[in-house]
Formats: sequence, C-alpha cells, structure tokens
Amino acid sequence: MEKVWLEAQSNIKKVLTPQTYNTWIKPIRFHTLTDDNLTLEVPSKFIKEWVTEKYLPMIVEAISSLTSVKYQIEFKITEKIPLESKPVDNFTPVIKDNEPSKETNKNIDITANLNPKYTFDSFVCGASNQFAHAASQAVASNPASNYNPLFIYGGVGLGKTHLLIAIGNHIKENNKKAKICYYSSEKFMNEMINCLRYKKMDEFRNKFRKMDILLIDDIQFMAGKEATQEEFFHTFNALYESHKQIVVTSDKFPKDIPGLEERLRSRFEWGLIADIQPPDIETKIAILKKKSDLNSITLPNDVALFLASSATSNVRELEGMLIRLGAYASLTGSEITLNMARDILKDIIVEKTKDITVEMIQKHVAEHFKIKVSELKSDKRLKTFVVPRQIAIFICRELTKSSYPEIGEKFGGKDHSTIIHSVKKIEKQMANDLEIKNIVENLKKELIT
Ligand SMILES: Nc1ncnc2c1ncn2[C@@H]1O[C@H](COP(=O)(O)OP(=O)(O)OP(=O)(O)O)[C@@H](O)[C@H]1O
Repeated sequence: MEKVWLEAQSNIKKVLTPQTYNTWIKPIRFHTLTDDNLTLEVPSKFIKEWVTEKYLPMIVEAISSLTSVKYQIEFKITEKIPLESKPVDNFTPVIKDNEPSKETNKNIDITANLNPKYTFDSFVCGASNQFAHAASQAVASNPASNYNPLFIYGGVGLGKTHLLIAIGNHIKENNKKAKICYYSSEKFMNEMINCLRYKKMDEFRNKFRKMDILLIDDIQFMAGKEATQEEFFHTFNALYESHKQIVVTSDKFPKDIPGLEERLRSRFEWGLIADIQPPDIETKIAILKKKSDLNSITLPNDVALFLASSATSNVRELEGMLIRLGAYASLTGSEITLNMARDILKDIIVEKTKDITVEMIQKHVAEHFKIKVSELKSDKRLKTFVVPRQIAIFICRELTKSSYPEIGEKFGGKDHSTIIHSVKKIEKQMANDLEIKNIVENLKKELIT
C-alpha cells in the first residue's frame, strides 16, 4: 500500500502547484492499512487540519482511482517525519499586492511593509465609515491608550485594509522608530506553519512580540484554525500586557465569526469595535472623485453618478470601473463620457436606469416643480412650464433609451426637432448655470436611487 500512496502522491502532484504540493501533500507518509481504514502520517496538527479541509476528497479520489476502493482516511500526527533540509521559499499561497512581499522563512522581515497609497488623506470619510475613521485616527494619534485593541469590521471592499494601513502609515510618519507590523491573518498563519515545520517558533514569537504596533487584517480567516488562534492569542496577550497597540479587521462582528475561540472573541471586545457600512451614493461619488484625482483621470459628474448608482457598494469594484474607463480613455485618446462608460462597462453595470420610464420622469419632475403632468406635457409657453418641460425631456434622453420621436410622442405629440432643441437648451444651460446643473443632477440622482 505504501507504493499506492507514493503513486497517488505523484498523481496529485500533477494537479497542484509545486508550492502547494510541497507544503501540504509531500510531507504525508503512509502509516497503516486495516480493512477500509488507511492511516497517513502528517507532521503537525495544523497540516492535518488544513489537508482535511482542503485536500481530503482529492486524496480519496487519487487512491480510489488506483485501487477502486474508497478508503476511510485518517491522519496521525507524527512529528518525526523528516522535513526537507531547506524551508520552502515564498510559502504564502495568496499574497495581496498590499501585503509584505515575498519572504523566505530564513528571512523574517520585521519592518512594516505599508502601502503608501493608504493614508488618512486618501480616505474619504462619509456617514458610512465616520466612526471607524474617527476611531482609526484616534488610535493613530495616540496608540495603545484608549482604544486597544481596535476592531474594525465591515463588508468586502469597504476600506478596512485602507484604514488599518493608514494607522500604520500615520504612526510611522510621526515616529520613525516605531516597530509596526502589518500582516494578513492568512500570512500570519502560513508563516507560523513554516516556523513550526522548521522548528523556528521562537524566532516567530519574538518577531511579533517585539512589535509596537500589530496590524492584523482579515482576522476571520483564523476561524476554525485552532493552532493559529492559540498562537495569536499568546501574541495578543504579550503585546497587550506590554501596552502595545493591536488593530484587527474582520468582515464580521467578533461574535458572528464562526469558529472563533471565546477567549479571542472576548479580547476583541475589550477594546473598541467600529463598523464600516456600505457607502451611500454621495460618499461613492466623493471616493470616485478622489480616486480620479489621484490617478489623473478626468471624470465628469454624470459618469461619476452613473458609476456610483451601479448596484455595487464594493469600493474596490468601483475603483476597478474607474481605472478601466481611465485606461480606455488614455489608450484611445478620448474623453470619458456617459455613453462611453455605458458601453465599456455594459457587462459589469446592470443599469438601474433601465427600469426608468418617461412617465416616471414626468411625474417626478412635475412634482418637483409643483405643476401638473398635463401642464408639463402641454404646449403652454409660460416659463414656469417651459423650463420643467425642457428639463424633463433632457432627463428622458439621459435616463431612458427612448428616441427623440418617442419622447416627443409622450410629451403631447411634439415634433422631434422640438425635443432636440430642448435637450440642447438644457445642455447649454447646465454648462453656464450652476443652479440648473444642480437641479438636473439632483433630479437624476433621485430617480436613480
Ligand atoms: N472611504 C474610502 N476612501 C477612499 N478609498 C476607499 C474608501 N473605502 C475603500 N476605499 C478603497 O477601496 C479599495 C478596497 O478597500 P480595502 O482593501 O481597504 O477594503 P477591505 O474592506 O479591506 O476589503 P476586504 O474585505 O476585501 O479585505 C482600496 O483601494 C481602498 O483605497
């Protein structure tokens, strides 16, 4: 059976990356076979948990394809399994671009690797993130005093990492000697496993316990990883007791993270818990404006509104759309316009505007100007009717796919040239008159949201 296991291993090797294979599958050895139970040896509890979670079906399949038997697999922890003489380089399976770059186990870098783009200056504060922003600033200005630990939680792409790193950058700017460590919890875990395998746990522990500021991203990743939580718990205690600042982020409130040990949960609740909510449309527009300035992209207001009113609240996705438009505009030497944005992003943005009808616009505009829909559609030449009518026609052209004749038809049977005239008139007025521009943009925003 040992031979079967070796063959199964070499088949598994063909489908995994060398790094994954070397880390998780290669160290596994055949142990015993009794009836339908196949016991394999693994070098640590952690590898056992990880392999069980991620690779068990693959292992069962690899063995059954050789033996036609679906064995019950058990893992036995045997620390004596010989390890390779050299640690596996670049062990971390996933590295976000803002995380510390490639590291080898030999070279445990204790300097912070903080993305300089993520500062308080580049963060837009709105109602949705005000509390987390204020808490982060308070911690950055006065570490390890009032809010320790700081626990920031919120949905995907809402700016948790940005705030976490902004804290680090701010502290670093004011105290060049501060030892700041930014790690995702996944990286923390991977490095820990590597150190466990190569008997370098003292080095690992010392590294973290020497820090003044420990910034740990995505703590929810530790859920269910007992050994990692255990290690993190001791690191946490050591730092907390020496009055060092700890900040963690998560996609959930501590008590909603399944598989998070009670003792860690209660420690997170000792400090301040701050949430980030999805941004409202104004904050989304402000973020897009800030990002377009930072990336030297000229983003017209109507396009910002179009992007902001897309279904997504994920700021990373919004940013992605902006960068895509910026790249297209720069490669084709054109300006960003609403039509271009609609075209380029048609697969990404499910337009909310598709449900907006001419009738809805007429009703909304008439209500805004306190006139009747029949007056809006009429031929009356009084200014109190003409301006709202032209605005309504302009918005119909912007937010619906109706043609000029179709719009004319719904405005009391007007000729398409009248409709074109109205659209041009409003375009011109918006360029020269801020008040008209604001009225039109607000009406559009109200209709879209
Ligand atoms: N209020 C904001 N102001 C400026 N930029 C923001 C804001 N919120 C989010 N961003 C930007 O959105 C992108 C995603 O943010 P970040 O990575 O911090 O999200 P996250 O909440 O950590 O996401 P995840 O849950 O995936 O880890 C980053 O480029 C960040 O700069």
